[in-house]
Amino acid sequence: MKNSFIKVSSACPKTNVSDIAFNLENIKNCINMAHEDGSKVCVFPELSITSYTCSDLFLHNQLLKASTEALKDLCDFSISKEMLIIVGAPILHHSCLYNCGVAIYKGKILGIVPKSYIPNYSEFYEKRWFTEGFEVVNREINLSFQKNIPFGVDLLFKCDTFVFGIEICEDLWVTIPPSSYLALQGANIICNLSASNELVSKSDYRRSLVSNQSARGLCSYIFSSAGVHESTTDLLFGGHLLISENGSILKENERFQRDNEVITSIIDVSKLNGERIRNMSFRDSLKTCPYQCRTIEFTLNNKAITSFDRYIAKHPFVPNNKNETETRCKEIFNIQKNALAKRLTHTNLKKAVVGISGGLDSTLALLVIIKTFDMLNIPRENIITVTMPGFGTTDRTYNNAVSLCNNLGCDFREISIVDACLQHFKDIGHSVDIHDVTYENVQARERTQILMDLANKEGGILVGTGDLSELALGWCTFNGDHMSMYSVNCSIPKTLVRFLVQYVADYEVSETIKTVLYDINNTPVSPELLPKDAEGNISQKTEDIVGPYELHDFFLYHFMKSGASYEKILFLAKHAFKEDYAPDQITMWLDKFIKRFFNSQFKRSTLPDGPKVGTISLSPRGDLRMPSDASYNTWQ
Ligand SMILES: Nc1ncnc2c1ncn2[C@@H]1O[C@H](COP(=O)(O)OP(=O)(O)OC[C@H]2O[C@@H]([n+]3cccc(C(=O)O)c3)[C@H](O)[C@@H]2O)[C@@H](O)[C@H]1O
Ligand SMILES: Nc1ncnc2c1ncn2[C@@H]1O[C@H](COP(=O)(O)OP(=O)(O)OP(=O)(O)O)[C@@H](O)[C@H]1O
Ligand SMILES: NC(=O)CC[C@H](N)C(=O)O
Repeated sequence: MKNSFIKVSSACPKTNVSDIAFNLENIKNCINMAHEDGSKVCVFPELSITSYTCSDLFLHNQLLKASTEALKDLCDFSISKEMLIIVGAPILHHSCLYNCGVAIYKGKILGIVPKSYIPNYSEFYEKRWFTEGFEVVNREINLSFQKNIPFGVDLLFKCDTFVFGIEICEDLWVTIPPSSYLALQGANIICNLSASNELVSKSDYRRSLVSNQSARGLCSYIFSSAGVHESTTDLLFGGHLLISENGSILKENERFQRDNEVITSIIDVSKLNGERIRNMSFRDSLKTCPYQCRTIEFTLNNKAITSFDRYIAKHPFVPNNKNETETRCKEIFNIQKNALAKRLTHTNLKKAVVGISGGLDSTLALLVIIKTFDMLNIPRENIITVTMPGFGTTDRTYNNAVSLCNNLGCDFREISIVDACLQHFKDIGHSVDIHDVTYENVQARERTQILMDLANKEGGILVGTGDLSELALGWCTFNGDHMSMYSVNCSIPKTLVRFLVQYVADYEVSETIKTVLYDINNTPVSPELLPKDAEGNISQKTEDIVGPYELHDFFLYHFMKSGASYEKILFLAKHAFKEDYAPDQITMWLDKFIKRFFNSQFKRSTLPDGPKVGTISLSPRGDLRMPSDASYNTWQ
């Protein structure tokens, strides 16, 4: 795990305009705060050594000299800290003054990066003092206490798998921020030293810039802006601090703090690197970089993080913000129903056939079909719902199936598979008393045959019900429920199926249907292929056999999203589910997941069409091209 996570900080120290001793003291205080929190990187605002609002005082050698001395002091201070410190200071080079980010590590300046774009419009008039740095590459600079310091916009600071890049405030506001080139050349953590003033709603814009740049760069973005103690001659600065990763804001402060402030977050760099490997466009755009970066290597002792306080969602497929529920559910149903609608209109079919078991998947499929038919103004009687009791069908699921189909106004039919299966056992010479996989699959295949043939007879399309979790685990019968003419749930994992059914029950249906949907949600997940127990209840509970779906969905998400290693998935799962499962249980189910995932690829290779809904899909045409003969040995 050592190479995966790093704790980083963004700080806003108190400042006294042009009072370098005061500023240095507060910068040191912030470094101590970040250090105590276990942070390995601390980013400070633009020109934090002098303060941003010094104006023409920047032209005074006395200020510049004191600033250089402060950098030396900070270098000495940094010797005892296992931390990369990035502060802002004015730097004089060949009679030009640059507005710079200075990277300090263990007593030395690793490199100095000038601001590329100097804002000189509206409230900004920085060109009066500073030279733009975008053409500064391949240079070195001498300071009184250290010679040959790498200087330029072409610097990457690399330690292990963590690669840092620096840009300064306005650089993020331009059409092509220099951090784009830094990211393309390997920087996975961008540090922005900023002095961005507050105007009504400007913080929203700033937040979206930061989050957007972290998404485009497939990187983390640490943003630190100057605070309320800057000069208020014309402007107020709010000390906005943000830490973002691949489009999400991980941490943000309350602006307008009057004291020293540090925010800290854990960055998952292997996830970012994983995203990059699979993003072809990211790799292709490397060719657009106008210069080649220099890499400055250093060694940061990033011992395992002792307090892992990053939030890891247990159910990554389900929205964790209640306010998002409605929008998310509507969006998902829109994707599903419009996908099915296209297939219906293209085939000019006005009927659908679906097998209804009283289980979750077929319920969701039916809800999608209903929404589709309603949208296309096709009467619901054209939806042929079929319940097909077999050896394991319980009264509970049967009654729910009947009630659901009738109350939703569909054409409802009941076709028992018992006689057909008994005949089939005779035909293939299988004893009805041997409850093995043949016994189970005969039933699933009999049902599929009925549905397929009925679809032909009625001139309809057989809508498949299988969900993403079942596909991941191969928990379906090959050429049985695995096959259909169009599959609407193929990209919906089980945790989300449950959530969607719950949403419809809560908000969209009458009391009678609500009661049925709630009961379906509370029924143990089961294929009901084995005979009922003595009391007539479900004997074959899927989650007892394959493991909890919430764990499998968690494993699937991390395995597919960024190619997380076995060790990392285990680490994350043990953290997220520490109050729910014993560590050994999690390991056992992960082993099972990996084995089943690899062994069932052949089922996914022959998958019917169906829409991708979330970021994860297992379609053999799109998201997952994997050999059906691959060994899982490397993933144990
Ligand atoms: N790599 C490969 N390439 C080509 N073929 C391969 C293969 N690996 C196995 N096979 C063949 O495929 C067979 C295994 O596949 P399959 O015939 O499907 O059978 P199998 O996966 O063993 O059984 C299906 C399982 O899914 C469960 N199920 C069924 C229906 C619905 C649900 C549900 O809850 O939704 C669950 C059912 O309880 C049963 O345990 C092997 O016997 C072998 O012949
Ligand atoms: N008794 C049944 N009557 C009609 N169709 C059935 C029956 N049992 C299974 N099927 C069909 O086979 C599909 C696969 O069965 P499975 O048990 O996996 O799904 P489910 O019961 O809808 O959902 P869950 O897996 O969440 O219990 C069902 O969605 C349904 O279309
Ligand atoms: N200091 C800067 O470069 C600030 C410029 C930036 N456009 C802003 O408005 O916040």
